[in-house]
Amino acid sequence: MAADSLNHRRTRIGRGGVVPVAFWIVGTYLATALAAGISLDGRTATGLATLVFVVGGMPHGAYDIALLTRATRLRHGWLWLAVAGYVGIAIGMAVLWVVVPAGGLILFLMVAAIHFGEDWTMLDEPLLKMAAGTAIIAAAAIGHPAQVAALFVTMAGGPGGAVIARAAIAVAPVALLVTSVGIWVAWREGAREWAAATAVAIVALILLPPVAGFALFFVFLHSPRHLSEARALLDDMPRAKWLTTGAAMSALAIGGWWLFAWRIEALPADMTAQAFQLLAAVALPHLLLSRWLERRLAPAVSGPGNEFCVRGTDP
Ligand SMILES: CC1=C(/C=C/C(C)=C/C=C/C(C)=C/C=O)C(C)(C)CCC1
Ligand SMILES: [Fe+2]
Repeated sequence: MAADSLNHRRTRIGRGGVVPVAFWIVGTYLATALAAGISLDGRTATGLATLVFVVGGMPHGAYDIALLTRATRLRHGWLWLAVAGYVGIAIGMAVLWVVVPAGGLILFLMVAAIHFGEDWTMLDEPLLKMAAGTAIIAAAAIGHPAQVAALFVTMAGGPGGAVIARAAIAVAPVALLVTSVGIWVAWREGAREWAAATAVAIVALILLPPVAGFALFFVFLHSPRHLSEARALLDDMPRAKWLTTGAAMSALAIGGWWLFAWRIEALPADMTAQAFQLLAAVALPHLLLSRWLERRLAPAVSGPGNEFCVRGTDP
């Protein structure tokens, strides 16, 4: 095998996503429940799935500030300014839900498509990444059009939500077709478990009620990838501090939203719709920061190996 072909493969190995065994266990459990006809979209099941995606998913953004501190040599004042910017963007997104909720929903879905696409580190083609991110939303929309439209209408505060749900259905065939190519490329590149798990997650999003399908993808596939990457970058953080940071930052975000939403009647009464709105508020600065960090650390990432080698290469 030619030397540069070997190098080529080496850069790909390690770019596969992390798939925890819990994904397969919970996936099997949900498939069994579906086959047995157990309701997964009643009030209790939806409430439980909401709790799972908020409590289980929130910690994956909890290390953003620690990563920001680590990756930069910002002096104290500038660091505080960066933190204020992060919180300011989250508050801006929360206010958007009150002022222009339909605009908030469109921005949320666009941010999600980009952000979920970033999980596909083994793909180089931006179009394949973007399609794979979009497929998560599109799969739920074609699988359960009425439920997704109802949630979107609640979040958008009006019939605009139904139009957005129809748009998601319209792009679904293309997004899913292109994603099947992405899955095939990921498989060929050696990220086989990731390819299989994302295929399962997409089928689950089509078949399962949308909130249950989303909780499976978000908590057991998307978040673990972020968490393991953050842990690798912050591997000198003591375990106790790692755990308390995760819990404290998540509690701060949930508590902050709760305080914000407390007396605002324009926000939906539905807990699941609000939980998605909270996700949007934290996802926007999370996406912007991760892009900024990536660019800042880009020279360190370009070496052979994987993205984890950025540690200790502060500019
Ligand atoms: C609202 C809603 C959906 C979209 C959820 C999105 C878009 C979540 C994005 C989360 C992000 C970006 C988290 C970042 O870490 C689904 C799945 C179509 C199901 C129906 C209701
Ligand atoms: Fe995320």
